[in-house]
Amino acid sequence: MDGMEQMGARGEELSRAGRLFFDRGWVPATAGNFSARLDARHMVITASGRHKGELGAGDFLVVGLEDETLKDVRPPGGKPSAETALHLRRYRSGPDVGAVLHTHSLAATVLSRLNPGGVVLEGYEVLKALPGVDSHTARLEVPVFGNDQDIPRLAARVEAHLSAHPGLPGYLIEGHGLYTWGRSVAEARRHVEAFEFLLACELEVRRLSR
Ligand SMILES: CSC[C@@H](O)[C@@H](O)C(=O)COP(=O)(O)O
Ligand SMILES: [Zn+2]
Repeated sequence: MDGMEQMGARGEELSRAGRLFFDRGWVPATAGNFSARLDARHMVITASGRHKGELGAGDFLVVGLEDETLKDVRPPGGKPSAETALHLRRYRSGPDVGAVLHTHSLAATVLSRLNPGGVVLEGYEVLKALPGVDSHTARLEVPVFGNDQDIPRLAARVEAHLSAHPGLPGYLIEGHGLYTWGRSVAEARRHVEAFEFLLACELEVRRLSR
């Protein structure tokens, strides 16, 4: 596959994920952003402000992974997601990161506000859809980072934590949403589906046990 075909194929996969997430209520308004690795030096990412349930070929940009200043953007002058730095830093952490997906569900938004110290998920069979988990008895502590409009600063805080806790499959931003990733778009999408289900269960359990 050449570069253009590769970009088209990844864009298609990300658009399909966007439709699914919008239908589930996980990317309201224009919330959320999605990206996939194209090669060792580039990713494709959603343009800023696009409706994630209605993505088409014109809603993606190619961004150089090493370029902090976002000069290496194709087509030049395009405006990649406002949260591009959170994606770039994930890809730079290693070649196993092939796709990064971000959602804004009600459960992620509310639970991250109620638990700024981290959300504990345990006792759920669906935890096994996440990497490194082989039993419902596992205890997954999902970190919650304070929201920050300075995205490069937020990304630096996130990556410092993730490098000290290797293997974490995702994190929350307080009052904002979920970030997770995978080796491929399909794998990252599975992680979104698992997290969103687990967070919805957790919210419901807490509501019913009040
Ligand atoms: C529409 S509110 C959500 C945004 O502020 C942001 O958090 C978000 O997820 C989408 O930003 P975007 O620049 O479209 O990638
Ligand atoms: Zn967001």
